Amino acid sequence: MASRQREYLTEEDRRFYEMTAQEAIVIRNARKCYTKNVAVLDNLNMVVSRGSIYGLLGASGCGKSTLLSCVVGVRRIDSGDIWVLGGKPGSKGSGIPGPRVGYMPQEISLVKEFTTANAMYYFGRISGVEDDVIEERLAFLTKLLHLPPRNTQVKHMSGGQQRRVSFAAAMIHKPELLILDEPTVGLDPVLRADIWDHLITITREEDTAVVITTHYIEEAKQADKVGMMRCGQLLTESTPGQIMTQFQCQTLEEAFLTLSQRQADNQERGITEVVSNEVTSHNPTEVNSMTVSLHNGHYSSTDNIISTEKQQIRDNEDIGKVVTSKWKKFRALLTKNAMQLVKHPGGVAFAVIFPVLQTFLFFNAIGEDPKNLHMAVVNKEAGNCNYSSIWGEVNYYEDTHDCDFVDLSCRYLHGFDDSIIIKDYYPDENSAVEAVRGGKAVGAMFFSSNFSKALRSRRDNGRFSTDEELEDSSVQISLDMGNRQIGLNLQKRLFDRFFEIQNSIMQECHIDPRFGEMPLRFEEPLFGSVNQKYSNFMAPGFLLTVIFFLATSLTSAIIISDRVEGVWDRTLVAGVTVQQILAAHIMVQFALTCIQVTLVLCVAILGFNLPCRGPLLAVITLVLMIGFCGMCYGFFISVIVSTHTVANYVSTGSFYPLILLSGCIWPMEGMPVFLQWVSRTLPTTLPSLSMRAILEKGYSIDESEVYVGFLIIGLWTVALMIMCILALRSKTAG
Ligand SMILES: Nc1ncnc2c1ncn2[C@@H]1O[C@H](COP(=O)(O)OP(=O)(O)OP(=O)(O)O)[C@@H](O)[C@H]1O
Repeated sequence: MASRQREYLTEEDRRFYEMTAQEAIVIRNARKCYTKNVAVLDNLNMVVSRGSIYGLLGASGCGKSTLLSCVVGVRRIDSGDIWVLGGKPGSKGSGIPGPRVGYMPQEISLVKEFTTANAMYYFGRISGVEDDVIEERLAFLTKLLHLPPRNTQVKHMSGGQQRRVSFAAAMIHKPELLILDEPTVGLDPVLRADIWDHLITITREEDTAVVITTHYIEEAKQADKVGMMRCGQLLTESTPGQIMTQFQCQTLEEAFLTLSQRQADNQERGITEVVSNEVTSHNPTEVNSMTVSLHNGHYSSTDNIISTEKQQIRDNEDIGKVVTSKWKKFRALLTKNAMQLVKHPGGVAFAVIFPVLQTFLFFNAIGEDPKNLHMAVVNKEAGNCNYSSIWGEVNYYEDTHDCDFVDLSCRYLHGFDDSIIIKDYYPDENSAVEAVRGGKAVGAMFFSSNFSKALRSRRDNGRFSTDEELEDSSVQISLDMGNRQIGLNLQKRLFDRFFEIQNSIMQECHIDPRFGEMPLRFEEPLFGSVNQKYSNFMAPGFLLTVIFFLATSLTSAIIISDRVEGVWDRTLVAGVTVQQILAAHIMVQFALTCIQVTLVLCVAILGFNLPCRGPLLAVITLVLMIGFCGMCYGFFISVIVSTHTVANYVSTGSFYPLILLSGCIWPMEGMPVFLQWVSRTLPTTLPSLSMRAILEKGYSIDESEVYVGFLIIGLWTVALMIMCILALRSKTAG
């Protein structure tokens, strides 16, 4: 197949592809824009040979780091070609990203909690190096680069020390290609000289190719080839000696200045010609590389056909030298994540204590009846109803079967629980109402001077009672409904007390109590109880929302931290996939979620007797699933935003809509229809109903009311995971 494809190649193409196999890096007409039509790399051509050092020089912002990130496959060019070690970065068989390349980005790109040894082991293991080899390399690199002691944490190192550890991490696995973005910045001249000596040694002895950027232009004299960049273009590419001869300069710095000036003049005159076209290369194949035209029709099919004998030998050596096991990489990722977690004991304590504290607060603060409510009472019938002396009487006369009432207002008033309703007596209606207006009481209650008498007349006269009798026999109540919850609660207590009195009077008057029954009769509830605590009603929604958002807030910063610290890109360059990174984070965070779920459920069920009439396993599974879903939402946030501040805005901003619409504060049935539909699609609404059905109704998972909640969480989880992976891939490909 490959040979048939080769038959279609022109002679020029054949030479080009042979060159891509021979050279470490071949770049042709590369163009990259971050913003539309503003090219950071503009028609750039470059060749880096194996076993050589390539010094990439250029002013700040000219595109060096962008170019290197495209070479290692962290970014992609918009057009043109980049071939690295015989393949296009990211294509099958190129080995890039992977352990064939060692990448030191411009930023330190190390986990701050790592020690020197941790960093070496992490980058060594994800590159597939055995632990004993890592130990040997660590000893060697410590000596070469004067690394800080193995147990020093990165965050406690000086800038120069961090840079050296970062440099060592790029070399730990002896890659074939070293991409170094300003490794020597901030280092002392002796160390810089040592580093250059080492680079020269590995290029000569191990055939390693090195691309190094530096702002110390003169140190690049030691490179085999120097490329000078300006405004996204390579102005020239040749040996340092040839460049200085060509521009008749004593130093590379002078040559660079001359070239830059020349390009600026050309631009002023509207000449877009790239100076590199004028350069005579020391290597004939390079000239070819600049002139070979691109045959798109054959190009993609040749991605995998480049495999020279030399390349094959190297690949085989690699397989023997670096056995990259997926599990080993994964273990390294898990260790890193766990270490990041453990080294923040405050964070772990927060993650464990906070949900317990919240659950504890919830069950203590919500659901108990309001107490110590002051009621302004005006009793014209019996004054202050001194408890011991005045107790309303019902006198039954056997002979006439008649019943007389005395001071029933006191019987009514004495029946309240004193810890709930505190009666404050006022002389008249106005002062009682004023007390309510002034916030001293939650309601005013007024009994007329002939309350009991009027009640008796009303009983005797029935529907022929006069207006006066009706008015005097009624307890007149004015409530402060400004606090609706308290007002309604009080209203219920006043009604309950009224029915109690009515029943006791009927009993004492020998009236069949059934006459007093309301025509509306409530049987025993089919599910739950009439006196269900409000906290038990809210508990499913509350517990699911707490677990969901805790998981969200713990994960919403993770990928951002990885990206900001630069560990993300570096890990990808070592050949770890986005899915592996995500899976390792999920595993570690999920372990924490399991602890949270266990604690929260223990506090709710064992500590506060939250009833669970259905299968407990279904409740645990549901809560774990919502934690997992919350984690995925957190990861999604950390993928789509790039700063911790915005991540906080997004997670806090989604908290309130979710809790308001979840039906745990107010039943979904009370919302406008369109909001009900929104509510139903949220990840906590139907699962809350499912959980309530398990807890209160004792339903199991085969009931539709229950499994629909599981389905919703499952769908959300899958959708969020897919969106995460897609967003990560598109970001990585940017
Ligand atoms: N992610 C990005 N989004 C948008 N613009 C970017 C991004 N990264 C870099 N740039 C822009 O691209 C240009 C080249 O940046 P790059 O970091 O590649 O330059 P550099 O030559 O490495 O600079 P220095 O020597 O200062 O590190 C700069 O103008 C920079 O502002």
